[in-house]
Amino acid sequence: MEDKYVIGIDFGTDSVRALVVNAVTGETAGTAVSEYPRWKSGLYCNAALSQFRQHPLDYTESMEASVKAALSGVPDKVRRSIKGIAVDTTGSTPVAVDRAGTPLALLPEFETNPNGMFILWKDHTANAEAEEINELAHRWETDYTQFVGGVYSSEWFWSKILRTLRIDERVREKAFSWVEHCDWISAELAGNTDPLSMKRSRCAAGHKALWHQDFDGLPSNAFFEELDPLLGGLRERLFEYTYTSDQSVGTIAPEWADRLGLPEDVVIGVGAFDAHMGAVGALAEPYALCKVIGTSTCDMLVAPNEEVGHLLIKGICGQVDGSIVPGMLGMEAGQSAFGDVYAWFAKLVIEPVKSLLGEEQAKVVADKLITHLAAEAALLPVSEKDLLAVDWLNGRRTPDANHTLKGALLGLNLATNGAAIFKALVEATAFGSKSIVERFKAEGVPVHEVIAIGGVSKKSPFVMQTLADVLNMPIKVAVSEQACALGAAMFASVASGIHQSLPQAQQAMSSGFDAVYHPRPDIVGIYDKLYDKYLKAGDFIEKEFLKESTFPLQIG
Ligand SMILES: Nc1ncnc2c1ncn2[C@@H]1O[C@H](COP(=O)(O)OP(=O)(O)O)[C@@H](O)[C@H]1O
Ligand SMILES: O=C(CO)[C@@H](O)[C@@H](O)COP(=O)(O)O
Repeated sequence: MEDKYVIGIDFGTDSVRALVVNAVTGETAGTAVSEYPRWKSGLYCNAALSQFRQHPLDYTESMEASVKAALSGVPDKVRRSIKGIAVDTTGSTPVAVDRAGTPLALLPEFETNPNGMFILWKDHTANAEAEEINELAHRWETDYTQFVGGVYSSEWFWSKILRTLRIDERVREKAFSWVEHCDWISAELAGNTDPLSMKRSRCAAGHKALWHQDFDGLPSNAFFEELDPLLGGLRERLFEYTYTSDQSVGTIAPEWADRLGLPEDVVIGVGAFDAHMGAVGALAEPYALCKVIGTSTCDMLVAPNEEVGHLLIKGICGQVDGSIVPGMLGMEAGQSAFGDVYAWFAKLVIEPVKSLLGEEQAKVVADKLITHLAAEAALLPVSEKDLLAVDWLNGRRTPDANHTLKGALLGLNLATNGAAIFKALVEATAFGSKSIVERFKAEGVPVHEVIAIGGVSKKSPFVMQTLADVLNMPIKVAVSEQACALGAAMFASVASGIHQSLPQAQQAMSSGFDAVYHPRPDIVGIYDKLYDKYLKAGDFIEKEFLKESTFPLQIG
């Protein structure tokens, strides 16, 4: 087959990565990363309020920069052979748009208003609204949370919309509809952002917006009106149909072909969430748990509909037909903070250094700190009397979403040093992972193997070994540094007709696996005991320690 190329674009929390791939051989022709400038300087965010917003210009500018940089070294012949683009993004990361589908922050009167920007997945300002949605859904004639694990989260679409409409009159007046990041970028690239006709991702809609075939789409207008009259009528301005990512949204808009220096017949695929496309890029087979391990984790599982489609799996972030692999049931779980737990501890150490010695000296320490702590922690013996941590520093995503929960450290004494704390934090993140595996199994979904992708799986052998020991399962790490972008590229190759099916694209383009971490038999038993203590500590936090708190809890 003549060489044909595609581009996968992966919008992460901090940056966007572009990957130019030969769709016939899987070879990478070019790649580049670009950070979001406004986000990097902390604009529009307030961690103490758990408010995390991203400006649409951060996305478009960084996408342009990363695609151009990825293409900068490739021969002209390759550039002319690019046939398709697909994007993945974080989610639920919705934005209010006007009638034309323009995110409000792109209008002059909203350009600095955080409520007119994308509300990033990890924004937890809508805890109270999530609680209201749960309360109503559970007593409504149809429990609309049944396909999202029985708990609606403040990280998701409707919580964020309801909260924003309540607190911002100007957004309320101007917002015609709401769009997920993965849908908006794809629509923007294809030049049709009309909210009523743009193609919406099955993945985003099913996992975060309560869309399901059995509901004839989104929950009823009556449900939303009962929740709050402010939501009345919005359903009609959203969507009824959804699309899997093997479909196309259209051909690249001339403006974007020109901006990116691409042929005018490039096909744009339907977008999806990063972790979902990551599982595709990592070649996750049915019943392989694919853990995307970075700031947070997303734990993805694919299974044939006919085998598990009848189950209602409690406490996960959804089960959606076709959300990962078209034609299969896609399931998502995850942890709200994973690498972010280590980043928190590193920051705790660095901040005083910065204040006392200045930015430059602090950077020298910061660059080496996590690796140093991991090396020290790896030398410590593992015992069931060790310091214990609970990883809910950013709440708990699964099992059973609850973003008001807090983390903990138990067992400090005067000998406790930084390495011991770091070790306990790493173990806590691994225990959080184990509780997800245990939940899948308890709900009748077997987990046959574990695959890891994402920054932490590449950066930290210590974390990965601990995870293998705690899970008592081998973990395979995918070769690709950019499995999410690679998954997007695979979808682009199907949407643009280079490959006839996703499995065909995966076979041609997969990068395979390199490291495998095997559990150490002498440690596994100790971790079983520590895991029991972790469950008890979590129970105490949830049932006793936070019992008296009124809702919503103060974050920070
Ligand atoms: N050496 C390391 N060991 C463990 N975790 C690390 C290390 N270096 C960075 N991290 C963590 O990796 C996370 C970022 O993961 P990455 O996959 O690169 O980004 P993203 O989640 O935005 O896609 C951060 O939370 C950081 O704390
Ligand atoms: O929640 C999802 C997908 O459902 C992710 O987009 C979200 O965790 C973001 O993850 P990363 O920043 O890529 O670690």
